Amino acid sequence: MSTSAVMHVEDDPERSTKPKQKESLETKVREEAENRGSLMFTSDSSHLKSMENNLTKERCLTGQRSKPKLVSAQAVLSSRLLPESIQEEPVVTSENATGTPGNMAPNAVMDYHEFNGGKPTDEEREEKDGTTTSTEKDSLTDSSKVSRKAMWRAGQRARWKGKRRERLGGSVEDLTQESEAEAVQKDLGNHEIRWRHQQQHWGCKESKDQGSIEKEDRLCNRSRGQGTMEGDSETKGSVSHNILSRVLAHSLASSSSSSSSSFNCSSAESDEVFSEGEEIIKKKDMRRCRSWRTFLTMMQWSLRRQSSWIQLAGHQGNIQLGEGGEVLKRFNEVEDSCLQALMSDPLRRFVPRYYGQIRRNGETYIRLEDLLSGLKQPVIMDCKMGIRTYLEEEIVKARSKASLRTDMYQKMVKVDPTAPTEEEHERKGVTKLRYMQWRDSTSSTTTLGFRIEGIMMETGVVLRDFNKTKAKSQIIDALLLFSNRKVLILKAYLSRLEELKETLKESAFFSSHEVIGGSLLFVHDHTGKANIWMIDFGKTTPTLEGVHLKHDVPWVEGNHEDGYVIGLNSLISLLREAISEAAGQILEKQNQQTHHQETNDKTNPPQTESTSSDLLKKTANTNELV
Ligand SMILES: Nc1ncnc2c1ncn2[C@@H]1O[C@H](COP(=O)(O)OP(=O)(O)OP(=O)(O)O)[C@@H](O)[C@H]1O
Ligand SMILES: O=P(O)(O)O[C@@H]1[C@H](O)[C@H](O)[C@@H](OP(=O)(O)O)[C@H](OP(=O)(O)O)[C@H]1O
Repeated sequence: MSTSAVMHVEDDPERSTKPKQKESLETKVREEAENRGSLMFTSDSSHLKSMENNLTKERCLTGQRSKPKLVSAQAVLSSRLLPESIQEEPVVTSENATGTPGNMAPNAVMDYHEFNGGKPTDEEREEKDGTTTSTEKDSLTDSSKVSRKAMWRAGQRARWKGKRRERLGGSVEDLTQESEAEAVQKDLGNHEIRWRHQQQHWGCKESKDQGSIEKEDRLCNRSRGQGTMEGDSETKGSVSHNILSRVLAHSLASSSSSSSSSFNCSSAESDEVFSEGEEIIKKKDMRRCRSWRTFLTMMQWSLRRQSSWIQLAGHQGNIQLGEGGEVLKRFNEVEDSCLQALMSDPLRRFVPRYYGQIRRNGETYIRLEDLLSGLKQPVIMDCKMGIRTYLEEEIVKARSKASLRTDMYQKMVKVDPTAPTEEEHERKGVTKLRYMQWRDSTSSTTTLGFRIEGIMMETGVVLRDFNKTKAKSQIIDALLLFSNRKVLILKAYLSRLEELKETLKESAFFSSHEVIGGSLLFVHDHTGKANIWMIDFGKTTPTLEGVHLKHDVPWVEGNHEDGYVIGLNSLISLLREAISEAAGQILEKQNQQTHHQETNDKTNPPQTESTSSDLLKKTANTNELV
């Protein structure tokens, strides 16, 4: 690394406040992680409540936005993963069927009582009254348990079938034979896209995990034949397949108990889904599906993907994860044409793949590659690039027709009650331009040419309170926190940014576009995958014919310069600073260890045999730190 390129943060006057800021940021993360930990490991019945709590907590944590623009990963999960069929078909596991109703979804308990004429069962009564000891309970004959279970299940099945018949106006048999096949086909199609792009994504640096996904991909291809991406365009209710829906419901239960549990497709686990009372149905289902274990794996994988997907920044509801694993962003003509142009530009390698448009529920969306695909518990950071975030046209518009925004006034007051002028306080409103300029100047946008919009940590904790993160020292701390001080991750980011800088020089698109409000999305995970992508071209506009922008010079009204490269240079320098700081700490720790070792050696002279193991220990410690 060239030391001349390293920025000296010591020169930064705000650096002196660093320990305090760092402490508060890290404490926030720790506290939130603890809170989440306890919420995420709850039983199924409290799952939804936990989701709500998480959202509320997240709002409390960020607390700066009057109009929350984002949703948490948990919110995405809760809103997307409760299709009708799951709510209607409570999963019956060997556990909840043998008298642990607390583990069942509330509607499942209700159904159970309905079936029994609203009366609690013997087991429940016993448990409630505490009249039966566990030994007595154990002595209940197996046959009575089985028959009760079987009766309950039979009742459940009859009810489900009835409901389906009602809804579809057709026979249950038709539904199970036709829709099931259709749903399986669709579901396989959706997963195929994910796997295909995941491979392009991470190239040859495939982990062990990737290997198993590829295996599933092959399995998937074999059972589906050749799929097209268009195949899933209007896919709805792929969980209508009764096996998949049960599997999905089971997955929900397990994912609520452990968000990070890695799926193990063992028969023992699978058998939990189909307990012995369902043996006949199980055989029938297995015949139809050939290998439902493959589906189970796929659904688990899909759930894990969905639960870790997040829209970190931007307008809430603008972006969602498509059922085929792609990202759907609300259509914007400017962005759409940029993406089309970028697909044949050298910058293509830095931009999510563009799959055209899709209509869904009467709205048009842009289909994009999901940049989080293939990442395990991704860590994400969104940096908005450029020395300004408003277009020159917005200035012109503000001059001619300036409307007041109360929402922006409120956001402003929340961050700094003294920021609005007296007049603005009186009107309780500010113009959009005024707000955007204030946002740019209170953050690092104006001075450094970029700002951090949000960070999601590996734990799922989301930090969006970067409104006043302006000093280099604050940004370095954020980078260290984000990368968990892992030098390898920071170095990977640095080299990707350097590559981007070179590619920008060759890009015809870049020189002929004013890139405003675009972000760099940093993504990595604990398996060592790391990447940076250019996203958000909603305010990226072409220059007038023949006008080429420099991107690294100051902006004056009329020159249309965006300062994108100024931001890139700052990021590169700050990353270098972060690397030195993280590496310095490793060295310091190693020195301390050596010193400690030497002191130990003096008091207890080392034996020759122990040297190699000591060395190994040292290496292990070093690796841990890196
Ligand atoms: N292709 C993608 N893959 C994965 N996540 C994405 C992708 N595109 C966007 N996101 C997520 O959505 C967030 C917002 O994206 P984007 O900036 O495009 O939205 P926006 O609503 O246009 O933002 P803004 O309000 O700043 O204009 C990102 O921070 C990222 O978390
Ligand atoms: O990040 P903040 O502080 O919440 O402020 C928003 C941010 O500046 C967005 O870039 C902007 O959207 P555009 O870039 O699309 O203009 C949005 O304007 P909007 O509310 O008019 O959408 C602002 O509210």
